Formats: sequence, C-alpha cells, structure tokens
Amino acid sequence: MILKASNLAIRFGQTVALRDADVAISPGEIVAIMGPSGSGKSTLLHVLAGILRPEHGEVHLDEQRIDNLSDSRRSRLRLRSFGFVLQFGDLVPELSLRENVELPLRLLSAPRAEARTRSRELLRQLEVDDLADRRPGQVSGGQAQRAAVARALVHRPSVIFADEPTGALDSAAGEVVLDALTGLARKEGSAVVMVTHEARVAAYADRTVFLRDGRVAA
Ligand SMILES: Nc1ncnc2c1ncn2[C@@H]1O[C@H](COP(=O)(O)OP(=O)(O)OP(=O)(O)O)[C@@H](O)[C@H]1O
Repeated sequence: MILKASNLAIRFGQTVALRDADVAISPGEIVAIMGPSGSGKSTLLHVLAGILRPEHGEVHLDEQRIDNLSDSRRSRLRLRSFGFVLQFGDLVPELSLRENVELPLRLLSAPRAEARTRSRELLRQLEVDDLADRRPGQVSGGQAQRAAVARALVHRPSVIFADEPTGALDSAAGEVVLDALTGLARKEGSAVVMVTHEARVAAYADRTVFLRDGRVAA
C-alpha cells in the first residue's frame, strides 16, 4: 500500500465528521470517494493528505507514519509526495500557467532548466502549451484546470488528491480534465484519490469508497 489509514476519527465541535474510517490505496491506484453531502468526503481527503490531523487513528505513507509529524514536516512531505487539484481557483493568479506548473519543482529546489523542460512537456501533453504565458484569469476554466493537473503531476508525486476536480466545469470540459488527470497519472504511476458526488466522474476510478455519516460503507 502506498497510503494506509486506520481507525480515523475527527470531530468539529459536536459534529462527528469521521468515525472509525479505514482506507488503503495501492501504488498507482485511482480511487473515488463518494457519499451524500456532509458525509465526510472532504474531511477524509484532508486527513489522508496530512492537512488535518485526526483525533484518533493513523495515516501511513509507504512505511512512514505521517499524522503525528510536526506541521512543518507534514508541509514538506505534502510538497514532495503529494499533488493537489481543487475545484477551481487554486492556481496563483499573478503567475503564468507555465510558472504555476514549475512552482512545485522550484519549491523543491529543482534546477530551473529541468523545471522548465518538465513543465513544458506536461503543458504540451495537456494541450495548453500555446497558453503557457497567460495568467489563469486569461484562460477558460477548463484550460486552467488542465494547468492545475500539470502542476499536480510535475514533481511525480506518489499520490494526487483531487476534490471535485470538475465541479466548476461543463461536462465536455470536465471529461477532458478527467481524461488528462487519470490518463497521465496511470502513465506516470501516481495514485489518485478523488472526491466527487458524480457517478460519471467516479467511473474514471478503479474503485469507489462510499462514505455515510463519517463511516466507510461496506
Ligand atoms: N471546519 C469545519 N468546522 C465545522 N464543521 C465542519 C468543518 N469541516 C467539516 N465540517 C462538518 O463535518 C461534516 C463533514 O464535512 P465534509 O466537508 O467532510 O463533508 P462532504 O462529504 O465533503 O460534504 P459535501 O459533499 O457537501 O462537500 C459536515 O457535517 C460538516 O458540516
């Protein structure tokens, strides 16, 4: 397993968001998380990604326990091992698409030339290379989301987390983004954990985990 979580529990005030949740993701596997509104999908994603710390339970990336690391070590680990695609607007608005895609590699101190070559190649595969010098506000939502997919993949992460990655797109643009995300992740061997409430999005996954009231349903 590349990512394994057991007995996860977390509350927000009186609300129990997760209780006794177990999830295990194999290397390169594409998993959808589905469930009714408020069932804990985003919370589970945030706990698996080391953004939220569970009150009970453990999260392991490969052999390493990650939930009990300090905030700074978890941030570093997220940068190195994970990629993220959110619903919309998570590119840096002041940077061009190319600079956004290069950013994870630059933060990881990769040589500038290597960052440039790798990001150019991904932007080409996602068919937005002709827009590389535009800022996110100067392209369509679907084009920006394809750049976000490139940014999520650029540093060859073990796991890509996607929270409603096509939630802000029409179905045609959404399909292009999902084809790109799942196709490139398969090619490069990154696992994908994707929260969605749409069956047609979950159809891109190898497997679906259903949540109900903070529990993983059988
Ligand atoms: N920061 C927070 N503060 C208080 N309550 C929260 C917080 N985050 C989540 N919750 C609550 O925890 C429960 C699970 O929320 P979560 O966002 O994980 O659900 P979800 O399945 O992703 O929902 P949706 O499909 O509507 O996005 C909900 O009852 C929600 O109101």
